[in-house]
Amino acid sequence: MEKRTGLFSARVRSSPRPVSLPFIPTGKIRPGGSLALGLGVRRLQQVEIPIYRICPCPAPSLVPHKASHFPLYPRVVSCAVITNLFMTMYPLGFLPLFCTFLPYSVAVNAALLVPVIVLAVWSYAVFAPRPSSAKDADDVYPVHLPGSSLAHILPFFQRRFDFINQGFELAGQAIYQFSLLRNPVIVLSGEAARRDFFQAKDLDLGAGFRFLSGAVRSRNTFCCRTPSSSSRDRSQLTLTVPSLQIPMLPGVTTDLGPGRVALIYKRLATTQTSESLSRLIPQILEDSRRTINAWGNSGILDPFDRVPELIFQTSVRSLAFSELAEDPATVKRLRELYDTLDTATTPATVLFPWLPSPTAVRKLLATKRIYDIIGKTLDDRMKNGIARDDTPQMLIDAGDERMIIIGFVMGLLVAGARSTGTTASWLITFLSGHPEWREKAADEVRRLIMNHAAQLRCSSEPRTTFAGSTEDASCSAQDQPERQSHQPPSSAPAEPSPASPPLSSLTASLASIPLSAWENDTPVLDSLIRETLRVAEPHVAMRQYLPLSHSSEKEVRAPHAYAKTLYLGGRAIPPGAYVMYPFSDVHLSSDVYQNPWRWDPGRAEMGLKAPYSYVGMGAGTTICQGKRLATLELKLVTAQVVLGFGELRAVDARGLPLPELPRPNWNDVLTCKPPPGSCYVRFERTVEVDAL
Ligand code: HEM
Repeated sequence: MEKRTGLFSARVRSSPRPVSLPFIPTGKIRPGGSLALGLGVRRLQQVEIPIYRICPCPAPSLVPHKASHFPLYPRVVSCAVITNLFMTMYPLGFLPLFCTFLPYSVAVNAALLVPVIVLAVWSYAVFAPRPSSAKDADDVYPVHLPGSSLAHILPFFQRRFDFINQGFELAGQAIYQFSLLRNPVIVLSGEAARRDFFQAKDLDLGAGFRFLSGAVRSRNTFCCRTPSSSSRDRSQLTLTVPSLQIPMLPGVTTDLGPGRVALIYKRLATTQTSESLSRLIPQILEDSRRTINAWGNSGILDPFDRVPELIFQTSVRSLAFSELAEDPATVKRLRELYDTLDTATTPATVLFPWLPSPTAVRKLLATKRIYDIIGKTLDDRMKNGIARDDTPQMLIDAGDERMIIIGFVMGLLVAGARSTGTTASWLITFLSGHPEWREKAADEVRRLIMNHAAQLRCSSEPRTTFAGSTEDASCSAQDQPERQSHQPPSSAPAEPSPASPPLSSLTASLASIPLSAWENDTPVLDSLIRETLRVAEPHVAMRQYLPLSHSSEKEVRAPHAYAKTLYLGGRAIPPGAYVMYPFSDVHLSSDVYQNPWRWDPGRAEMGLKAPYSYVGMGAGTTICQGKRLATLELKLVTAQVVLGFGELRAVDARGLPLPELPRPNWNDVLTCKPPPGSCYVRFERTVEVDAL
């Protein structure tokens, strides 16, 4: 009989055969199965643990773990033991056991004592400050932050920006280290360390995020080593989302191996070919028009809620099934579920992923629901056999497996929507406090329309255009047959009124601008995006140093003993250590940018030649894989806002103009939002609302 411990189970992987547990004659550990109830510490030690990979997290098998991944090993075993002791085994395990050879009262005391002792030993092992070694004493290794690792956990996850900066002050050095559950985490700063960090090859982004992300943001990336990495690299590929990892469900998200992740990256590249992006332009604009229409002609909105909502819609359009994008209720539901994943990521869920706390359960349920929505949409489409003109169809036509298609949509949606939404929120907020830049951007888009909106120029009926001139507009369909045919049915432009053309007319004008112009002829929009990312992208790049090549068998068996020490900024990084580079070190440095908190897209320093002085879309060996799509989305939405709104003003909760814009909150690593209620945007349309 195989016993199940449900959520409290420790999972055993990689074993080719079941293992019998003598204490429960019928109990077994099966590969991918559960650790049986009643498993004792002594017995656990007797099992050939080293040949198995016991993974403490409820969703472990996403990552092809390596037996050589030793720093995790003691923690993993102790987690499994504690979990069983407290959650399942005790008193079912020890009490009956002790009763067999001790009087009942002694057995009760003994049964109570054992878990207390184990907990004490475990706490010491996990939380005790690392004794500084002889190595640390010389100045090659980064200096340790004082204090127990226990004291670092909450500030690291809850106020990361402050924690990192205070660390620099406490350490008095540009590079320091602290411990998270006895894992060394090294924080870098300075030009040399930055250059070394971005150029290093053995720093694994996926592994770093798996451990260090969490209440963070992710910056929002869906990351893993690129397919071009070495074979060892590829075995470590992970579907993780910087700042947000999608919980893994056995049989659902667990089986994405390196090959599949590499394929997802390949498909993401195809999604961003010029042809695919040109097809998306009118669709993104139309979705954006529909969402903006719902705001009304004038009012006050929360840019940190409504703008991400808009971007979520356009991200679903760009990356997911068109059936979903055309169903507002499902888009709303998906967004709520992804938000649940964010809020359900706490220090506890990151550090003790095996603990089935209510938030961990909520996170799992949200993942399952997202999976169900996406899986059902895919299955329905396959059943109906009706092809649609969207991104998943490209994967279906290529014959990709179900898991790849679902992984693509689930992972990239969160990667795309979160970071693009955060950037767009701040961009609109900055424009609402800087009318001069709003006007410059509007002028630039008007010029593009003037140059490219052929459909308006060849009309026989004169009308007011967004380029500010009177032109005619009757031959758009003939001029742009291909692009028009890709527009969703609801996007047919409404009849414009000469004085105040509806938003659909603006959308049609913008849709006539070719991709090449959006990408190469928008210096103002480019500088707005770049400056917004500089000031309001609270990303901390995270990696784990996993040395790649081991030649001899000895080295393969004990890579940490033989691996070369890596030097970053002149400091030694031991194999297995985690390394972080906060973007604030360069983006908010007053040595690099004068008055760095000031949002100024015209700043001369933007042309700086210092190495990696701007890393908003990644740098060196890790560049954002969704950069082209994200930038296009941002430009299209910004164009619609700067031409569609005559007034855009930052106000307080009472609707009064704000004397000063709030500062992006870098401690909020996911959204960078200012304090709730501190900033709204009052808007008024220049164009009337279309009939929906
Ligand atoms: C404004 C929006 C975005 C910003 C600011 C952004 C920023 C970044 C940054 C800074 C990195 C590097 C992370 C690091 O070095 O630690 C990154 C990586 C990545 N981003 Fe983005 N991103 C955005 C949108 C997107 C979108 C829309 C997608 C996909 C549809 C995407 C997919 C990825 C992936 C897959 C990686 C990992 C690259 C690798 O493994 O080498 N990103 N992104």
